[in-house]
Amino acid sequence: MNTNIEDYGISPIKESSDSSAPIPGRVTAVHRERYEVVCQHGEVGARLKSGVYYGKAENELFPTVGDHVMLQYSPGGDSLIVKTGERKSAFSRSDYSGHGAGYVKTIREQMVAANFDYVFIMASLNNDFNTKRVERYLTMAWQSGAQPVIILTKADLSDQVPQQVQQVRNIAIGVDVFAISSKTGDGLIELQSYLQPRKTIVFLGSSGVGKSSLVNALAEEDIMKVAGIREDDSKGRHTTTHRQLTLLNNGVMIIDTPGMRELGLWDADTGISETFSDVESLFKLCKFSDCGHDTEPGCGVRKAIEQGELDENRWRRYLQLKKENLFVTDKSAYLRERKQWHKSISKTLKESKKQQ
Ligand SMILES: Nc1nc2c(ncn2[C@@H]2O[C@H](COP(=O)(O)OP(=O)(O)OP(=O)(O)O)[C@@H](O)[C@H]2O)c(=O)[nH]1
Ligand SMILES: [Zn+2]
Repeated sequence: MNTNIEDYGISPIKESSDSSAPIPGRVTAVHRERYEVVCQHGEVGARLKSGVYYGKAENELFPTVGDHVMLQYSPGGDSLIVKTGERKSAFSRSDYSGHGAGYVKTIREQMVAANFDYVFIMASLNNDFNTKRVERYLTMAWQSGAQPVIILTKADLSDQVPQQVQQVRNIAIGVDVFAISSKTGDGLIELQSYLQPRKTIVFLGSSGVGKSSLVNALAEEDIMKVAGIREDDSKGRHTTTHRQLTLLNNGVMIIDTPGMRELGLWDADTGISETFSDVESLFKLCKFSDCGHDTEPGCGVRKAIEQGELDENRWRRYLQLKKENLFVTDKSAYLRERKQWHKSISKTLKESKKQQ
């Protein structure tokens, strides 16, 4: 198979006479310790080279879907990933942890997505419509390093589309907001400016919001499985089964990984600050630097609310997001998962050593 790796945003390197020299690739799927990587030989199976990724003080970051990697190609079996490239954007805690290298190492296995240009924030215009959730996603998107775009789905199910769009525009200054219907095709044409070859898009939105339907509508082919009738929309349901990084016929790449759905609000403080810069700028006006913005005298926030300069609801949402963020930063569930993951890695390593 001859793959045009440049379609995947991979820069080719000079032909080397040494056939074992590492070649560039991009991760298209991650399954626990196995990876699928597209490279000049097509899509190949790969593992991490253990001397590089495990057991040393200065380990490479574990690759995630969308990552650029260097690969020791092996025609007969799994190739070996020897290097993770730098990320221009990522949904992964390690990039923003701000902790020492030792700490980064312990959390780097959080696999989500990397190197995307746009975050399509998806929210449905049906009775599920909720600007608070959009705000939360916006916060995460800003923090990823990529550009957010808001897509309001299922416009055919709402008779208040203009009002809803306006509501979202009010909380998403400087971000494009589109209302679309994958069913009728309405609004899809307006997304064209974001659907350019070699651009990578990642979706952020709850289950059932219409991600797969949109991708299928854009691709004009069924490349993703659309959920049938479902009994409940309980969290964590995952009905999409398909590749994790897909190159569409129009040259756009789509990343959709299970991890994207489980993404919490880790370290979202920076993102919250960007989304709520108007709110946080009021803190400077408070009389006391440790103002709780509650009953303290001379509070800039209370004053702005009284004078109608700050919407009380926006203030409440800010507090709520801060609270949720504190909660997820507590990450105890994450730490439990990490332990398990380490166990499975060391088991795999032991087994592979035995076989050698
Ligand atoms: N009326 C209407 N229904 C839609 C539209 N887009 C999607 N749906 C329906 O919404 C349901 C969920 O759509 P999916 O595309 O599977 O949603 P998803 O976000 O990919 O869902 P997960 O794979 O569970 O994350 C399906 O029953 C779709 O037919 C739309 O524009 N209008
Ligand atoms: Zn105050």
